[in-house]
Amino acid sequence: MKEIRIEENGRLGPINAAEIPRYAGGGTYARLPRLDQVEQADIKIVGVPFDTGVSYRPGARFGANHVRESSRLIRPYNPATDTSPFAQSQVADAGDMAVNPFNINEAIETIEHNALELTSDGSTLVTVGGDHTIALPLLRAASQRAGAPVAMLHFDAHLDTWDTYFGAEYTHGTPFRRAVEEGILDTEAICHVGTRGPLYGKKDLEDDKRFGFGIVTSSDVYYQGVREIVDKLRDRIGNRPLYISVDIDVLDPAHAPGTGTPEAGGITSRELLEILRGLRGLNIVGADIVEVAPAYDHAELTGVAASHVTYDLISLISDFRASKGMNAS
Ligand SMILES: N=C(N)NCCCC(=O)O
Ligand SMILES: [Zn+2]
Ligand SMILES: [Zn+2]
Repeated sequence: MKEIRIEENGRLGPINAAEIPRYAGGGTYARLPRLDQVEQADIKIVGVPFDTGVSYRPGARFGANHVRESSRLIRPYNPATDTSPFAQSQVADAGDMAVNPFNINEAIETIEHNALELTSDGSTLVTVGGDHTIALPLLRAASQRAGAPVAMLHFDAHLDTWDTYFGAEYTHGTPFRRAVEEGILDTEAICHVGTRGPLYGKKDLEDDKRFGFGIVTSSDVYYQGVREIVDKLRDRIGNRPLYISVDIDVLDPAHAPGTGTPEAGGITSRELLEILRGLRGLNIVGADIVEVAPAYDHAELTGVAASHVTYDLISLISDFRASKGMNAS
């Protein structure tokens, strides 16, 4: 059947929900066009179906399509930022990367290569799905594109700066130690947000601090509140090129049960969205939303949360690109 889409400012937007019911048809993210349906895209959404790096429950390989399926209700105007991100920038769904599930090293290379290829036209990449292992190749690509180590805000219950698991260097618990070792992070401007839960030992925190990470715990968000946290994060990041990595387990399991390593006492989806909105104007060069494992989800709770986090990230990126004249006209 023919697709009927919203078109604004010459940009091809979502399938029009007033013409074709939003529950009909196969789903791209927010019913946006596929990359091959547009001439160019300023912002690309890409899925990474990969979960070979997990230490507990598997299933994040199915995350991207779950987020897409849970994004059918996303509307084109974002009142929280007073922007229409899909009219401001051409946003398109680039489909999924084809990654080897049996060879982590090869998968990491494929992801880095694909991320570089997708951004070769100056577009910004937002990655959905996969386990946290994939942040390493995505950061490699982001820092290569930025031409410098990048700042990072890492939303997660976990530090993910552990050394190895069963002798393996590349896992979902170790990407940010590897990234520091590789010199692709600007260690003056890296911070975890939402951290909580038991650790293996105090050394985990000592190592993490030595690498340069700041920590805003889940309890800090509760006691200090969103505004104070946002001010601190903005001070730390300044106008450096910033990568944002969102592990959906940063949310309390009540808000996001569909994940592989859940920890009690997390932040709410409202807090996460409000912190993200507070980052408006920062120079976001890439973002990922990882660790969505639909087998443990209920009523699309996790999928909806992840799809809205993705929407607010797109809104921030679109707004920044528009303010700098970076979008193709
Ligand atoms: N969910 C992520 N990314 N990491 C969790 C690793 C926790 C552990 O295995 O001890
Ligand atoms: Zn985590
Ligand atoms: Zn993580």
